[in-house]
Amino acid sequence: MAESSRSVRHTGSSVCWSGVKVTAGSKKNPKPILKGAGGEGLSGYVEGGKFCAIMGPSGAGKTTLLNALAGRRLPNFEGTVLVDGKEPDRRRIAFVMQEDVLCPTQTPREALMFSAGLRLPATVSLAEKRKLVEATLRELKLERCADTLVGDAVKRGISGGEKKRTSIGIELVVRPKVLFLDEPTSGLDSYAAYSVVENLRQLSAVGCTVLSTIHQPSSEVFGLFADVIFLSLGETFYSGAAADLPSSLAAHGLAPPPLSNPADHTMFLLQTKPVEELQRVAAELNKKSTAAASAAAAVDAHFAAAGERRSLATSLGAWTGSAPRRGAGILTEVYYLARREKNSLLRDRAGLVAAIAAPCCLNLLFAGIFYQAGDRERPNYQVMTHFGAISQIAIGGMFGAAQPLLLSFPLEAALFKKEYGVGTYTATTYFAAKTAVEVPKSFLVAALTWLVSYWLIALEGPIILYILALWLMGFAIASTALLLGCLVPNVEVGLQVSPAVLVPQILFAGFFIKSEQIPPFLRWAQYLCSLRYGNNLFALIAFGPQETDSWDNSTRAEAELLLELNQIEPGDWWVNVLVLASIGVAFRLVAIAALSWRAARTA
Ligand SMILES: Nc1ncnc2c1ncn2[C@@H]1O[C@H](COP(=O)(O)OP(=O)(O)OP(=O)(O)O)[C@@H](O)[C@H]1O
Repeated sequence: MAESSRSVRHTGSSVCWSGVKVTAGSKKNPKPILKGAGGEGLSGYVEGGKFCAIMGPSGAGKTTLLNALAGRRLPNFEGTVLVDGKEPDRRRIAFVMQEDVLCPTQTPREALMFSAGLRLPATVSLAEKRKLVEATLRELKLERCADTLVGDAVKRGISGGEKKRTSIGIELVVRPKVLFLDEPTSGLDSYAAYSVVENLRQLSAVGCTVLSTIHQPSSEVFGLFADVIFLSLGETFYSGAAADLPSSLAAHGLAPPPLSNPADHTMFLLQTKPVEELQRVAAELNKKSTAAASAAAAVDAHFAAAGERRSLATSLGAWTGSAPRRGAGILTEVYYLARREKNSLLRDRAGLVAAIAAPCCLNLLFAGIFYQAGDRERPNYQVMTHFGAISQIAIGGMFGAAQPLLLSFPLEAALFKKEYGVGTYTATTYFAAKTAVEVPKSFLVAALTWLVSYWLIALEGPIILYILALWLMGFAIASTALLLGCLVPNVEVGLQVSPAVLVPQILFAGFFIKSEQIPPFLRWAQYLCSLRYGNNLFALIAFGPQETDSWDNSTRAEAELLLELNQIEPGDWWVNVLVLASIGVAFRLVAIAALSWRAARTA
């Protein structure tokens, strides 16, 4: 059988859990979130290929249980979770978060192909990956919007239901054995919610076990669940077949009124009946439930087979800590990421126009203010004004290179965290792809900067040298901005701290104070300031010794004095190049380490 068709019709895995307890708060003041009856933890069992909904009032612990079963990071976890009677393998488990974290400039087809291309093993051919993507688009009824951009709050794209189905498709395309979803219907209208849940039911029918938290399902939606688990205050109230819920409640005098929605009725009971009564009924219901018994049997069998005498309070750390293995090689990761980065750049028309228009307009303004400032034949020519013109362009170039990148990572942080967390790529390949797109873009910006200003200011010296110097300085500044972007928690903090990083660059560049006048305990900071070295290079191109020096003696003397005052050694142009290249590479490497560390802590 072909790999793709074999993968489409796969067998779901059973999921069982026993003694699951989650506690938040401090050791002194613990706050039990999942505790189970009598503090023994939660137990349950979902048969392979079943669709199980987890319900309960707000704060009952639904998301916490889902996270515990899916092996996601939790404050303090105890218990055992087995998939097919074995320790879970993260590669065969998928998790769809409540919020749709998608790339706004990708289409659903591209988003699914990105996931398949990077997460499926290299042994699955490209043609088979494409087949899987098309099959998943069909399964989720996404064909009609497959080539429409996802969009965001600014630029509208596909609908909320389509976004949710795209999020599901991204996970489903890697053909997991178990699919966990947190509130997949939240924010959707009743029909969109029904169609998402109907898709999930169909998935379970072809063999993918589905466990999902659900808020307020309509009667139609409730009818699609095979099993339901109702939680109340961190304990299981009911766990069993959805169809048996009304009769089970009726056996305890809590029958739903005729034609009412059993889910609404149960939720009402859980929020209105006294806790003691609910606990008594739950104890009776759970006695009859086969789920806990099946879970205990499966867990016993697992430990017996492994020849281990472990208690049920086994930490999940062994598998929550292990990162899922990546499917693709480094080059494939860089290729997919760079292609997405390039598309994001080109498809965000407003951003692209701003990226080109802003440096053109700004530098035209500078060139207007410093019009012909470099023309030594002018009667009012002054070396300081000439120097001021090129320094101003350096300062503008610094802000232009830093600002977009300073915001880029905090804006993409959620997408990075989600994709990194499931092993789609590494921080290194993410940065390599960003660099591959940023470097030609910043060359274009550097070229435009000088093309609009060089002749208006009447500069001398090869324009290509000015462009290359600005490009190199932009690379170093961009690395500083990327590092800062990786360290700040969000865009607001990034904007707040950016002056603290950019303004000192102006001070250390020597415009207002010479470096020897700066107290020694702060002087080292100049070596981290790219603006200083970029501006040194501009000054050397403008005022350094020329092969055919047509300068008159007094202007030449003034230029030499300016270089001396700014401690720019004419023969040391290579030092400036080296420092800029080193800042560019070193800061980017530190940014990769910072990003990997942060992502590993929160994945
Ligand atoms: N890390 C945490 N630290 C402290 N309390 C937490 C933590 N995580 C969850 N809680 C608390 O545990 C309880 C259960 O949270 P959980 O998110 O699982 O509830 P839920 O049933 O999914 O609720 P909702 O339907 O409102 O999303 C809540 O009272 C919540 O405030």
